[in-house]
Amino acid sequence: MTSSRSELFTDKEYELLKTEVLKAQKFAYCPYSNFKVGCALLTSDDKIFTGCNVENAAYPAGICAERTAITKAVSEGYRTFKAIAVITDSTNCSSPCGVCRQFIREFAGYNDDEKDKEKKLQLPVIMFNNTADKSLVATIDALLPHSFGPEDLAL
Ligand SMILES: O=c1ccn([C@H]2C[C@H](O)[C@@H](CO)O2)c(=O)[nH]1
Ligand SMILES: [Zn+2]
Repeated sequence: MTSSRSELFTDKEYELLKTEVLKAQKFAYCPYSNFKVGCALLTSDDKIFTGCNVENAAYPAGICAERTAITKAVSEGYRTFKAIAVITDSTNCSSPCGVCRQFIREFAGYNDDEKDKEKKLQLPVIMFNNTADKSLVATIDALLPHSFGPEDLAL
């Protein structure tokens, strides 16, 4: 775990993701938890997809911001990513829940044009605190070590 800057993305990308998570968080629909979460996903070809948590009166039907953003991207044909950023209402830099870690991991394997083993599962997850003046960065491999993925199915 490192703080804010990383060799995995540029300062410009970091600033862009920060702006986008703050915008996305405003759309959070969370009348039950009152815990607003925003997510921004930077694709390999520099497109941004955002998401927020969307809760439901039937509580377990709600979805996290991370899965909203990833589902938006994948459903529009984007599967390879440079970075994912999350902001919550916590003064800590909260990290994605277990379900979201697994969901992120699915799309953090080899990029279609990237066969470099070193880069496998190195997708950076940027975790901002509520004011976005602090962040932690960890790769998905660090957040979900020894993970299960599509390769295990050996299809
Ligand atoms: O990383 C996280 C953690 C929590 N939540 C949402 C789920 C629920 O709507 C609310 C409280 O857990 O925050 C996210 O969207 N992402
Ligand atoms: Zn989650």
